[in-house]
Amino acid sequence: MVRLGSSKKTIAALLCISTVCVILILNSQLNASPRRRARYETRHTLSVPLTLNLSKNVTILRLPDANNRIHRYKLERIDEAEEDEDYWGDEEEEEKEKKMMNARESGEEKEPFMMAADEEEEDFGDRLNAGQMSNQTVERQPQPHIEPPTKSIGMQLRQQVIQARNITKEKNYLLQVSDPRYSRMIGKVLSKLPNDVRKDMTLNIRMVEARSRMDFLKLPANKQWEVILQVFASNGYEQRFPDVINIGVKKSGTNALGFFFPQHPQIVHSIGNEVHYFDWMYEKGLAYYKSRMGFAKSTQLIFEKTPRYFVTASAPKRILADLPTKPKFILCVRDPISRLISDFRHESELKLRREFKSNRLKYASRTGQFEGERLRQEIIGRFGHVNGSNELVDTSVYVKHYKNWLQYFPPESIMVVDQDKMEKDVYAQMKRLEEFLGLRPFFKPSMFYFDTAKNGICMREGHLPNRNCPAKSTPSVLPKAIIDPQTMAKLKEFYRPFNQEFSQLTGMSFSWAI
Ligand SMILES: Nc1ncnc2c1ncn2[C@@H]1O[C@H](COP(=O)(O)OS(=O)(=O)O)[C@@H](OP(=O)(O)O)[C@H]1O
Repeated sequence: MVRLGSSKKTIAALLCISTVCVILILNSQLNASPRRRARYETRHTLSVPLTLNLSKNVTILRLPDANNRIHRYKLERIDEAEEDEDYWGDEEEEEKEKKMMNARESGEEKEPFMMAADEEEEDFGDRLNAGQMSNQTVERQPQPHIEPPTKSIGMQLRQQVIQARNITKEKNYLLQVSDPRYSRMIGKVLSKLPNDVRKDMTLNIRMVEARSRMDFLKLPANKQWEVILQVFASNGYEQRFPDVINIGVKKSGTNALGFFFPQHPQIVHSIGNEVHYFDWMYEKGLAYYKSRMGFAKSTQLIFEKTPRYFVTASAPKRILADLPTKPKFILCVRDPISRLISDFRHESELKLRREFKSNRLKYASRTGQFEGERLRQEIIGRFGHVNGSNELVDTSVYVKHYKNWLQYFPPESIMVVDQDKMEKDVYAQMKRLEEFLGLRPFFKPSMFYFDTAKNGICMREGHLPNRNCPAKSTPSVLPKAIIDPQTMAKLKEFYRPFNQEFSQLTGMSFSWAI
């Protein structure tokens, strides 16, 4: 008996040791692949801290416990989208990207740092990044499909926050922090160079390359930034805190506005699509925030867009307390029920994409009714009432969040843009924005047209060659949820008083607020 007991213990101990070994081996092997770093999460508690770097989205581990019982752990990869979660690009754009990557590999590429007139600016930036990434791993390997880099959020954020604490305020954040995101940002900045800076930038980059005998993109990010900052500064450009922030609401046309409005020569977009400082990145400090702003002349205004600010209760308080400037705000709104349906689709597709990256079509068979039923289950509570605390539902209660903002900022500083009106007449809304911010007149009605292929409004005279339409924020693999009449009636009833109060407070009429 005693022998049997001790041998059981020995087996259990051996199993535990082998488990730890398996995990350590997995870790060491996977760490060899820096491009595929991702965080994994399991609903169970593992006694061994686990950081796996795997290419799979879902991994099953079978591990014994101390009593020799085998447990099945389902590990799901978490891709934390810090910034560009909303830009997925559509298939057409992916196709273009592939073509350009091939051109780069076959040496057809024209100028290494200059945008060719017939290239799409956004893609050019991504291509630079892609080139840079491939340089780090395998020399000049063709990259058939460029996926947005995955981020191991926990570790990276902690490291960045620690680094941010040591930042000297006098020196630019970009020069002090080795943040992997900055390599990506360099591509974005180089792809959108103002014309007066472009020549100078190329010259400087060529000089650096000649001096260091190295491809500029192979230099450490802070060295690249040194050159970029210096060229911008010598041409009279600087990064300042934003003058105007598009605070939301999610799924209300913020991407389209963020595409059209910065075409005005006096508006400079922040670097990248969404900054997410006052919601997700707050711990990184103001120096970080400033480093994400665009390069502007004194006659230009800096624009930032993060739709989540509107529903982040602490955001207005933080903005008021922290920013030395007094920014103005743009608030896009949309029929709350359409917004909710759109948000549901967006979130569902985001979830599917995380789980099944390349298998979009698998979901084409889902019907609108099916999605409608899924949505109903999510937003209607046990007793048949609309669940106001559900995030999808709550985001559309505009008046609640608007009142929070009014505690810190006067209504005159927030311009409300109705998506309904944007769709009918973008020009009129751009004019309103020009007046709101005191800009010189730039927009003309003839600049905008409806693109039937893209099924959206585009801009004829945009300053981006071949890129006249805003990027799709949802690929639309799933059909829009069709809500059954009973649920629709409940939603209308639920939103009616909130919509009316919002209309009263803003002094605006909305077709959905009657
Ligand atoms: N080209 C163009 N012109 C005008 N309006 C457009 C355009 N493209 C999109 N849309 C509208 O924007 C909705 C998506 O809103 P957002 O861009 O705010 O989405 S996101 O929060 O950034 O994900 C989107 O909602 P859905 O159609 O439900 O996806 C549209 O109502």
